[in-house]
This record gives sequence, structure tokens and C-alpha cells, in this order.
Amino acid sequence: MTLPAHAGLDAIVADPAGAVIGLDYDGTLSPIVPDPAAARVHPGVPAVLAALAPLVRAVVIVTGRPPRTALALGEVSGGPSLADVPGLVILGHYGLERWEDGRLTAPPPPPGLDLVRARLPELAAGLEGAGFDGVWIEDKDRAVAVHTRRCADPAGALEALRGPVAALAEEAGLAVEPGRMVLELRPAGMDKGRALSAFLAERDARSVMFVGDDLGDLAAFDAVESAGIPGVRVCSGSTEVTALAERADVVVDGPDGVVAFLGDLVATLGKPSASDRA
Ligand SMILES: O=P(O)(O)OC[C@H]1O[C@H](O[C@H]2O[C@H](CO)[C@@H](O)[C@H](O)[C@H]2O)[C@H](O)[C@@H](O)[C@@H]1O
Repeated sequence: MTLPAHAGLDAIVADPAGAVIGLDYDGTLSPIVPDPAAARVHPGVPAVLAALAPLVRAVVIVTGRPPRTALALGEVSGGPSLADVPGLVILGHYGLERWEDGRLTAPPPPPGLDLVRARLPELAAGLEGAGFDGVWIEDKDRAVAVHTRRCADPAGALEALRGPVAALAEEAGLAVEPGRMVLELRPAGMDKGRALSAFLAERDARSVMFVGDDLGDLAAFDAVESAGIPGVRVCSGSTEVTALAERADVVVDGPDGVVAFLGDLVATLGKPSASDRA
């Protein structure tokens, strides 16, 4: 397979040393599964990122997960793990936490989370009474997510939750982050776009690619568009979320497609260029 024709990709191939490659985790580097704790990295990801990282300016994962969770899910037995990718940076909690060189930096958790922890179980139980069994709460320390994927009607349960979750978030001084069968209550003021923009400036990037699958990745696509450097937006496609595919330059078939696409990029960057051959 060869890379599709796109000016942003051409810029990355022409000058890989200036390229920042940004990636989402769930649904992009890991297949979507019912239990978030079981969302292990696609086994081909660490190896392809380990091959890509030395060829480009930086590889950065920008995720709603805490970085340590992404690292734990990124362990692969018998091969490289995410932690082995040279120079990898993980911007977790939508950019609030940063992991790099084995060190984690993180601000204190927001105070409003205690209210959310106290009220959300009651809210989920109310939904059970309305026939939506299976609502599940994920506590991520700095944010709390309420999932409906395990409900018989996940989309219906999510709709039923939207209003009450928005009201609770307002009372707690938090933002609501909607995603694939999930509503997350998290601190406002940071998103994947701000996180990616700051990282591009920090690394003095000359081109950028971002690969994502979910609504939270739209802000990163905005950052690619406004960066003022050549960029390419790649969607890890699914039938569940189509908003990203509509704005993407390249759509691939889920995490399998992401691994194949990154493999093609590595193969292209590894080929000697015409000037090298001259
Ligand atoms: O920014 P991301 O890396 O995409 O993280 C966003 C959310 O991902 C997780 O939930 C999603 O993946 C789960 C595992 O496949 C799936 O069960 C769930 O339905 C998806 O929404 C994670 O659990 C959330 O905390 C993240 O906010």
C-alpha cells in the first residue's frame, strides 16, 4: 500500500525531521471494547511507533486517559510496549497531565469531583429504574466518566443521561466531554486542541499529523487546521462516530487501518529519497 496523495503528507515525507505525529488512544491505537480496563493497545502499535519515532520530530499521544493508564494498557508481552517508544510523550486527561522520560507532571484534581462522585451513582440508579440497566461509572481521579456501552440500548441511555449530567457538571464547575457511548465530567479550560497547539509550538514543528476517532479529537483537528504549517487529519473510521470522518483528509479502517497506515508512512520515510541517491 502507498500513502494517499495529500499536501500535508507530502510535507511530512519531504521533511520528516520537522514533523509531529499526534495520536489519540481509544478507538485509534486500541480497538473499542465494552470494558475500558480491557482496552489493550493494538499489538502492532508499539512496534510501528518505535520505528516511526526516530524518523520524525516527535510522537505524542493526546488522550482522555490518564497517561499511566495508557502506558499500562500499552504493554505488549514479547515485544516493545508503548513505554519503549523512543521519546514518546503522552498528554493525558486532554492535556492536563504529561508523561515524558518516565516522569509524570499533573496539577491537583478539581474540587468539584467530590460532588460528582456523590451524585453520579444515584443518577445512574435512576436510569436503571427507567429501564436503562448497565450504566457504568469510571473514576479517573481527575475526571469521572459515565459509560452506556454495556446497556441494552447504549444510545438511548446516553440521550437519557445528557440533561442530568450537564446539570450536575454545571453545579460542580466541570465541563462535559461527550464521546463514544460516554459522557465525561472533567475540568474545563483544556482540550486536545490546546494541548496539541502548545506541543507544536514547544517542538517548533514544521508539519503535523493527528489521528483520532472520537468527538474529543475534533479540537485536535482544529489545531491542525490553525497551526499555520502543513497538516493532515486522519480518522480511524467507525460507524459509531462520523463527525471526524467528515473533516478528515484520510479515513482508515479503525486501529487495524491506523497500524497499516503508520506502517506505510514508516516504509516511505525509510526509503532513500532522490537526493540521497544522487
Ligand atoms: O481520548 P481517548 O483516548 O479516545 O479516550 C476517550 C475515552 O476513551 C475510553 O472510552 C472509550 O473506549 C472504551 C474502551 O474501548 C469504550 O468502552 C468506551 O465506550 C469508549 O467511550 C475511556 O474509558 C474514557 O475514559 C475516555 O474518556
